[in-house]
Amino acid sequence: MRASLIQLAVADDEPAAERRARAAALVRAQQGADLVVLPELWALGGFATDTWSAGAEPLDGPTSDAMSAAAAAAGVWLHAGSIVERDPDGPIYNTSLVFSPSGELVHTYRKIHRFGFDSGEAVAMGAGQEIVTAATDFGTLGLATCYDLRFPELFRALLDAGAELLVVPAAWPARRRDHWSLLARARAVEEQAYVLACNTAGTHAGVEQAGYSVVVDPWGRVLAEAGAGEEVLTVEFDPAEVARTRQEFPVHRDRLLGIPAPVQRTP
Ligand SMILES: O=C(O)CCC(=O)C(=O)O
Repeated sequence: MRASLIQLAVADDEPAAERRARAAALVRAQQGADLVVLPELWALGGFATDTWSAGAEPLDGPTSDAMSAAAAAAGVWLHAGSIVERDPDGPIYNTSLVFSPSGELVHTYRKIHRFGFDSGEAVAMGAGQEIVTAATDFGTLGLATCYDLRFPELFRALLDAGAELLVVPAAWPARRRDHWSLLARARAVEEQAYVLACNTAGTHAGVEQAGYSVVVDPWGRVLAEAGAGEEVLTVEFDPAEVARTRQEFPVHRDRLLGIPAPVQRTP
């Protein structure tokens, strides 16, 4: 299969509508790919918290419309990264959108782990409550977003739900680029799954983004890695490698499903 990760640059001086049109054109240009991936919150900016309330949109809003049309025009599965979702009955969410090659919105995932500790997303957004996998022609996608990458238990739950390709859109800052690259490989090795991690480039809201989107195979080998700037990272690989790796090196068979309780020792 062929996957294209669109490592979009997000800058404060580009209006969301223009970036939406630019992203849609880049998706259309990926005709021939099986899967196209965009980063997290690319329309408004993952750190542009001041814009989120006014720019939040419903699941059938402008980003969704543009991405649906682009997926259908290119005939690709599209993980369109995430939007600031306006839920009419609740808070805003960081919600990922997956479109089928006919342009239908088939899956959504609300980011579970919100970044920012006592500020930013952690305060402004609601937390997702559901593990989401998406069955496609080439295997089952497991959905996670940015900061989620730091929580291995989420990825273990995705494994148990059948995930074979872990797709992680992000707005990961340059300051912690080493963590990004290390954790993407760690999740691939742990779950014996492909990791397709699509980051943002550029600087917005004063936060320089790392770029360095990466595709890792189930053995932990980096198949392709982007640089720091905007680029489309295209890679071909065999999804059947997941089953082969799990069969040849069946480490999951040795999981202790009931971890023994810690022993309390008195000195
Ligand atoms: O965990 C990190 O270092 C970055 C996370 C982040 O930027 C996010 O989730 O938006």
